[in-house]
Amino acid sequence: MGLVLKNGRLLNLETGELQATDILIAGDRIEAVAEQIEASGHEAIDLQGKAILPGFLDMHVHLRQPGFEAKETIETGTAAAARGGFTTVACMPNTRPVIDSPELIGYIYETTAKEGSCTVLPYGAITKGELGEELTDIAALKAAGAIGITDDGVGVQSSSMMREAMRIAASLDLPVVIHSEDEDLAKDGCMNEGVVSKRLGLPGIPGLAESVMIARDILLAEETGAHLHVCHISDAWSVDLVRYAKSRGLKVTAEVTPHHLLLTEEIIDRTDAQDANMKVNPPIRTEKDRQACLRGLLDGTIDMVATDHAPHTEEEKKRPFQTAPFGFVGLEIAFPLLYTELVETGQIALHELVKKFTINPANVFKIDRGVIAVGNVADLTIVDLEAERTVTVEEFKTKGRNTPFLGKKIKGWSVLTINQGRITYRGN
Ligand SMILES: NC(=O)N[C@@H](CC(=O)O)C(=O)O
Ligand SMILES: [Zn+2]
Repeated sequence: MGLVLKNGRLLNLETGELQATDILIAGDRIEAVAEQIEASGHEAIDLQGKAILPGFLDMHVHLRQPGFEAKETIETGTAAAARGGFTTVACMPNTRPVIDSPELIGYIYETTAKEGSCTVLPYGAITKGELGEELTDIAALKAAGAIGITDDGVGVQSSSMMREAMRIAASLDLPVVIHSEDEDLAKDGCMNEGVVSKRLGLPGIPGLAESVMIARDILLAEETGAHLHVCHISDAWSVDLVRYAKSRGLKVTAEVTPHHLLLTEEIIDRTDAQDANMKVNPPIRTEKDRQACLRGLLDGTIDMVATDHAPHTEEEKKRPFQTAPFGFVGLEIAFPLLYTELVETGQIALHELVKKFTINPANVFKIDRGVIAVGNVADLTIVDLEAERTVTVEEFKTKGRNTPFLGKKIKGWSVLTINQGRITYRGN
């Protein structure tokens, strides 16, 4: 017995059309896609005209396990992913211990098999303990199933170490995923360096702290032939640098978060400066930077949206602004936020936005997902494009509460998510 999804509207990623469609799922695969499929003998769900999209992929998620289970676990983080329409997430290695060995890569796969609600693809660290002192065994990480290397959370300060990591990664055809931050320029900053930080008397992180490192790593990527993937791009110069790298034909790709597409540094001005729920790294920057990120997304310079889902405990986020940890949760609201703010306002077409969550990350990271077709893995999400709902923490599956979007009314919520043929989320 299979599962038939009746009366959906399948989004055509080429034309943007929504076409009346039924889908039959058998085991972990899509068995049939047609206008009418006979439901007898199968379990059937009536989709009532809702949109059928490929399951989303998020290449930047902090699941916090092992070591920081008070913030999140693989179980709660992947449940949040499923609620957000995600069927694949890539998890960051800044855990305790840091995911810097083949054994720890194995631990992520094993724990996901037992407790996960989506596919989890782990990154391995570039340096042992993310300390920036000694390279990991990159070949062994890849052999264990790491899908890329990154020291996310911190930048690799040593240029010679990054050069060597890229040489090795290039020989292994493994993406080098960079958190671009010059620690010397970023120093003790807690928000964007600019008019607002000056007005509030808070130490700032200049956009340059990001863009100088991106410039360095583009040069190193050209020399070594490595695939460079730029995380959470936030600054106008950074977008220009990635555009330039692409124009040279380099293997350079980039992601942007919903918060860098939608917010400006004024969120810290308008709210209590002590509210660390507004604190994230890289910081939310100026309207000029926001516009540059949006333009980059629209013109293809930025390949994909990634949430940088970074849960912290309420206690940690209640600390004074300067000492509280950086990070926002994002998995459960990323798509509806951008659907509401960018698609409904006519700034991007629905199918173009959906590509940034599906086929683009799949292609960049060579993951066999992101397309609904017969024979493919049954990873999909059903989205209600009409119903408006408010962002409330009570509904969160994540342990995190740290988002600046609380109370916002948004549309485009997933109502059913299926990962490898299995229902991983069902809402209303
Ligand atoms: N983005 C954040 O503000 N925080 C991330 C680290 C990171 O992605 O750089 C975290 O691990 O908390
Ligand atoms: Zn980062």
